[in-house]
Amino acid sequence: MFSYITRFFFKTMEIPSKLSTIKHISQIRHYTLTKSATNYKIVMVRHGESDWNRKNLFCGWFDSELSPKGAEEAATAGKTLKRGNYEFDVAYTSVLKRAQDTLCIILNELEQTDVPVHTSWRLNERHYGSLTGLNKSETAAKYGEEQVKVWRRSFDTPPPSMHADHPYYDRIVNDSRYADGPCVGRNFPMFESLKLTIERTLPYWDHVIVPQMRLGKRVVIVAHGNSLRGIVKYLDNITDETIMNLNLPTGIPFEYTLDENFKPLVSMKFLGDEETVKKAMDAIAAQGKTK
Ligand SMILES: O=C(O)[C@H](O)COP(=O)(O)O
Repeated sequence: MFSYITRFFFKTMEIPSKLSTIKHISQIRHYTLTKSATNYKIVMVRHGESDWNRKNLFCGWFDSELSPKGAEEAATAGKTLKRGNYEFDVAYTSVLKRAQDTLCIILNELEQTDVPVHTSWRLNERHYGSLTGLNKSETAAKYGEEQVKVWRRSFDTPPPSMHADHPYYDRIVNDSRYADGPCVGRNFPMFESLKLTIERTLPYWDHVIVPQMRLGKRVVIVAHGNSLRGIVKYLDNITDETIMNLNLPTGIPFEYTLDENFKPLVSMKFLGDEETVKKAMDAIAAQGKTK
């Protein structure tokens, strides 16, 4: 187990910087006691590999199934959490099958299938606009790897918009799961940058997930590469430039420990060995290469 953020972003953690200003031992004891009383832990997981991940297609709001490998990754995630004696009171996921199925497999492995599950489109993958359904390597060959990196990883440059003549437009827009929102013509996305993804994910974090943690509920979120990158960027205050280099692996849980203000005490601690996580991250980054 290791903290990705600490290791790779060399983030200054809160406790050491605060401790350096504490002069008396009594102050340290008070600090430690109040801190330990108000820590919150949360586990997040990107869904296992989907069929469209396997085919290296831009997926976004298209509802791809888990691949057999993705189902195995989810089972491994569940077993890892079981070995670590994790228990959850509530789970959050997107409306997309690949995330819901990953969560279901994890809860089965944990023998915690009675955990209440809440779903929201606000945790969906970012909407990949007109790139949806295109092969990432072929797109890199056509437009260049740099352009594809900008579309995949830049903070505020969105992919081109999806229009009504796009092969997946009807299927996505008329999906009954969106009957209660978002609304076409108002807040139903036709493309999303990471910035736009954060704008719809963060209200759910702030107004739904954080209040449950405040009540002492042990929370697991199973979502997507970019909805989770948005939450991580916010929690760790990662710059728009640095976030470009964060590629979340499929199916490997990571944990945050947060203080009473929901600021990280321990960031992004992956429940997996460092080498495996690094290889999986590099493989995600490489999806945008011409090969
Ligand atoms: O929507 C997709 O294609 C993937 O789930 C995430 O893709 P990315 O790693 O290219 O952002």
